[in-house]
Amino acid sequence: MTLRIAEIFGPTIQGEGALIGEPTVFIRAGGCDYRCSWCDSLHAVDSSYRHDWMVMTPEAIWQEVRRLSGGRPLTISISGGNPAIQDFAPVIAMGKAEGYRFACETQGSIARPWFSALDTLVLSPKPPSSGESVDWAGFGRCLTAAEACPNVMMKIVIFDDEDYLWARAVAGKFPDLPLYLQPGNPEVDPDRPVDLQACTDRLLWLIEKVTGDGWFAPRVLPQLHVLVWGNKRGV
Ligand SMILES: C[S@@+](CC[C@H](N)C(=O)[O-])C[C@H]1O[C@@H](n2cnc3c(N)ncnc32)[C@H](O)[C@@H]1O
Ligand SMILES: Nc1nc2[nH]cc(C(=O)O)c2c(=O)[nH]1
Ligand code: SF4
Ligand SMILES: [Mg+2]
Repeated sequence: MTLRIAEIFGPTIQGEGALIGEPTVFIRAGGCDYRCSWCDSLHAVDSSYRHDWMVMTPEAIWQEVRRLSGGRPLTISISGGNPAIQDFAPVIAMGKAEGYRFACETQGSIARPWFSALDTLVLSPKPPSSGESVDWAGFGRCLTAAEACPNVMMKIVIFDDEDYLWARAVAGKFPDLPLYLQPGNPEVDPDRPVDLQACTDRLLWLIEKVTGDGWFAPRVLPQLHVLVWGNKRGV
């Protein structure tokens, strides 16, 4: 059995959401069933990058994670693309046997039995600005598949007022899921520097929306890795 992998990198710090700041190795799966207008990881989505993806066995993936982490257990984030297209159960089993912890980032369109083996599942349903629309039945199947996962949460990217109102409505549907909001980054070209002032301006805009509304359910966070490294790949 083999998997399509766009990149494996780290250790770096988790830049987003509940595990922000945590030393992490990323496994980025190749392939996605969505194509968000603002995707910052098109090199793992667009088929024009397919020839750069690696075809790896679970053993080879695991050897690379072990090499990068020096064999010291840490958190592995399985992201993509949509990692739920593929079967990561063998990789998770190998890592857990050595004391590693696993998180996964997915949009919540495809459910997998291996969600139950994760320590953390981040479901990131896509707001209107993405150009995608959410299949809530599929999202519900992801929640069911993750029943044995101790930390399931939502992370929603916000670009504009419409996204913000959408996120509030979604939060109302899932009041028991911890919610993280992050401002959308419109500058995703890895070869161009990001405008840090613009990043903090977008963060401030989102903070003021939430506090101004007296909406105290979500946590608002920046993409820490973007503040530090811009859109550089592999960090
Ligand atoms: C690249 S995606 C990969 C995992 C999965 N396909 C998903 O979307 O959840 C990882 C996270 O980055 C977020 N993201 C992607 N492009 C972004 C952008 N331009 N600005 C802010 N967050 C972005 C996604 O919404 C998701 O939460
Ligand atoms: N440092 C860092 N943190 C991240 N959090 C989510 C990422 C992703 O692209 O899935 C990501 C990433 O690519 N790098
Ligand atoms: S679902 Fe995730 S990886 Fe796929 S296009 Fe959207 S942001 Fe990119
Ligand atoms: Mg990213």
